[in-house]
Amino acid sequence: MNFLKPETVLDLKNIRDELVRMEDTIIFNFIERSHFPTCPAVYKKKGSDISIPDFDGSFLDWALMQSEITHSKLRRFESPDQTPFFPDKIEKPILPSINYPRVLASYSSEVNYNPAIKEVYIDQIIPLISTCNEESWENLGSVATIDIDCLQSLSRRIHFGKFVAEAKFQASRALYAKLIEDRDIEGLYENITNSAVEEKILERLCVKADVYGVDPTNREGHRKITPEYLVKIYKELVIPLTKKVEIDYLLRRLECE
Ligand SMILES: O=C(O)C(=O)C[C@]1(C(=O)O)C=C[C@@H](O)C=C1
Repeated sequence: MNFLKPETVLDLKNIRDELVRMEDTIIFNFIERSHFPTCPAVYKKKGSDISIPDFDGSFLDWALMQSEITHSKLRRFESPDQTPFFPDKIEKPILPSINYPRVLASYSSEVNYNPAIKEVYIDQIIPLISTCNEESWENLGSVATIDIDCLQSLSRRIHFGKFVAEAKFQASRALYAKLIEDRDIEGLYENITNSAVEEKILERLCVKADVYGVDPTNREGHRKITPEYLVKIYKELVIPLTKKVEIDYLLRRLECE
C-alpha cells in the first residue's frame, strides 16, 4: 500500500492484507508487554505517586504526549494512517510536507477513537496480558514505552476502518448514500459486516498466538499471549471498534459529495 497512490489505498484486498500484517505487530507488542506486571502507577491520574510538574494526566499520558510531539516534528501525523492521541499538542514537522493525495473525506481526522482505545487498553487488555497485578517501580519507563507501541499499533489498526469504509462507499455509492440519508445505522452495520472475513481473522489469530506466544524450542514453556486472550481482544474490542470507526466515518460521508 502506497499513500502516494490512491488507487492502492482504496483497494479492499490491499487494505485487508495490511490489516493481516498489523496482526503481527500487535501480537509482538502484546508479547513485550506480557513480560511486566500491570503497574497501576503508570495509569493513575489523580493522586499519582509519580509527580509531573504542571501536568494533570497520568505518567503514560505524559510519555505518550511527549512521544507524539517528537513524532509530529518527524511528519508522522501527516500520513493519513496515523491518528494522534493528543491532536491539540502535536507540532509542525521540521521536514518539508509531503502532499499526500486526498483519499479520505476532509473530516476524517475528526473521527478519532483514541480516547476509547486507551480506555479499553488500560482497563481490559493490560489485565489480560500482564504477568500479575502488581507495581514494578523499576520498570515504569519500560512499561510506558511498550504501552505507547501497543496503543499506536492498535490505533493504526482500528482507524484503518476509515479506508475500509471509503473503499466500500466508493464501491456501492447509491446503497450507502441511501443508508446514510436514512441514518440507518443497523443497515450500515449489516452492509459493512463480513462474517466470513471476521471468522478467518479469528482463526488466523489462534494459529499465530499458538506459534508466536511460546518459545518454539520449548513449547511447554511459559505463555501469556494465548489464542484465547488474543481472540477475545479482537472479537470483543478490536473488530467492534474498527466497525464503529467505519460507521462514524460513513455517517458524515455525504458532507463531501
Ligand atoms: O474487512 C472488512 O471488510 C472490514 O470491514 C474490517 C473488519 C475488521 O475489523 O477486520 C470489520 C468488519 C468486517 O466484518 C470484517 C472485518
